[in-house]
Amino acid sequence: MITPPRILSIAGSDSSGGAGIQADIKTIVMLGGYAMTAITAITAQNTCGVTDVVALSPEMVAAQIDACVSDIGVDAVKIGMLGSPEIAHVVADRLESLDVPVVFDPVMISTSGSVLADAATIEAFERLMRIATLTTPNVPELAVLGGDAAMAARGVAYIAKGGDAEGPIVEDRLLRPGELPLSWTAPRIETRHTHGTGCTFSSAIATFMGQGAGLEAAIVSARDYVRAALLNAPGFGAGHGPLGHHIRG
Ligand SMILES: Nc1ncnc2c1ncn2[C@@H]1O[C@H](COP(=O)(O)OP(=O)(O)OP(=O)(O)O)[C@@H](O)[C@H]1O
Ligand SMILES: Cc1ncc(CO)c(N)n1
Repeated sequence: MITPPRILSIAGSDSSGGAGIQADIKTIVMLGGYAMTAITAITAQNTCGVTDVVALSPEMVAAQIDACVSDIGVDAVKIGMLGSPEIAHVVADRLESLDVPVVFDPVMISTSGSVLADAATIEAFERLMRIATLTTPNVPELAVLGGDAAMAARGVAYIAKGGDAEGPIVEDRLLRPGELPLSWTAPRIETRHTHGTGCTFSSAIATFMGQGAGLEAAIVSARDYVRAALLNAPGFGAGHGPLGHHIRG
């Protein structure tokens, strides 16, 4: 048996199973990783929207991270919804002393349009972007973070995801300090079932990096997985339905 990479997802729970912690666990396991979680917030949501959110205490989030790190160990981390500025800071405190790849999905708004991070939480993203190996904003998140100029000024590596842009081609752009930009394009899959693409993408990158892949190779493999999962979507729900993570190899 090959020992699976130990992947810690620090994110919110999505009751409908399409995004958040649930998407992360499905992705990590399907890609051969061992999934662990530190839940930051519980959301009641489905394909149409988020109806309630409860953030956990920062102490509880820290305790979950400590429990995983001190016993099982961690090969890579994915960060998703944080729930409060205090949680964002406690996560940054913990990750500062952990020397593994960290993929940070700066979740702000769900696919269905509900707010998942307030202004104070977004301010606290600054520390996490500096700790992260890669930050993965979508189009509106990149705009809130100040666009390409502000990201370059921070000196952080990020991939600007193009799922929310218009047009028949989807482009993801990788920008790193001191390196030439890279971009990947693919024909857009015409579907409304895109709930959790960002969560799936970031946890897939973390899993591949936890297995030892370099950043670019991890991105290529993660894009392939998201694409296959989009094509395999079961079509559930009246709104933006989940992906089909259960792809048979
Ligand atoms: N319709 C689509 N066809 C092909 N690829 C897509 C499509 N939508 C998203 N992707 C890919 O999925 C990945 C995630 O990007 P996206 O911009 O959807 O993230 P996101 O907006 O954060 O997702 P979400 O908020 O729905 O979880 C990227 O690699 C992007 O290229
Ligand atoms: C819990 C959670 N995290 C992230 C997203 C982003 O899609 C979501 N909808 N729900």
